[in-house]
Amino acid sequence: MPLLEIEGLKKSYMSPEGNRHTIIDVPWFTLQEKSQVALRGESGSGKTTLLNLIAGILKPDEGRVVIDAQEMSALNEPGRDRLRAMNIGYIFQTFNLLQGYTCLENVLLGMSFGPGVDRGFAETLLKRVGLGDRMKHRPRQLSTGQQQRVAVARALANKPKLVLADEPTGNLDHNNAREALGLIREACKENGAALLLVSHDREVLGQFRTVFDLSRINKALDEAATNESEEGS
Ligand SMILES: Nc1ncnc2c1ncn2[C@@H]1O[C@H](COP(=O)(O)OP(=O)(O)OP(=O)(O)O)[C@@H](O)[C@H]1O
Repeated sequence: MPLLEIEGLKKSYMSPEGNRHTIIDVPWFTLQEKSQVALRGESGSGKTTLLNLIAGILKPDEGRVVIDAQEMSALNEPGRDRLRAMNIGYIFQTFNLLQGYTCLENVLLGMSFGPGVDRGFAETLLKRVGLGDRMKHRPRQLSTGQQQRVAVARALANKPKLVLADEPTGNLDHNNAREALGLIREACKENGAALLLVSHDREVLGQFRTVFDLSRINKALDEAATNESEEGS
């Protein structure tokens, strides 16, 4: 049984003009435990929307998202929040750290929504990402690369089976990006988490053995292309 299974997943949005646009139409997608997979997609192709559907931040219009045999898409919002806290770590392009809290507190707060707060493990993770001497710093007292490393530690805090990464190196310079990506991959491996990373960056995608093109799994992109060519003709 795969760790993640998506079936007949659809999500549409209403445009300001009142037209409904299908953004996600994924008939089938699976991810195995402990695997590392990248999804390639251009800007606006629905990468964040797809990750948010998997994480249960968004509810689909149709279809199923099943994580570790639990159907995320069938739950109400508090249920989805719980399932996410217990099973998923999420790394954002903009890190989403709480500025009023120290690095350690950011990781501990992430734990408080999950199976329980484990200060020793939080410290171990921060040391693992090279921030053993920065635990009491607040995010704005850190470099951008260091902030992303806090986000990596936080994503792994609840020992998730699945880590989702949304353009996690998009705000980093070349060297930091390469280092952060290596760290994300190694840390997921060490902690037994599968990794699903979305990006449009060729260099990032080049690090993965398995890369899926979003245009191949998301039929909504075919429709968008057809509509565009019809409008253009
Ligand atoms: N709340 C919303 N209401 C209406 N349209 C939305 C909403 N959220 C996203 N969209 C539209 O859905 C499409 C996909 O957005 P999404 O953020 O998933 O793309 P993306 O591939 O992550 O893009 P990027 O790489 O630029 O972040 C875009 O065309 C966007 O305008």
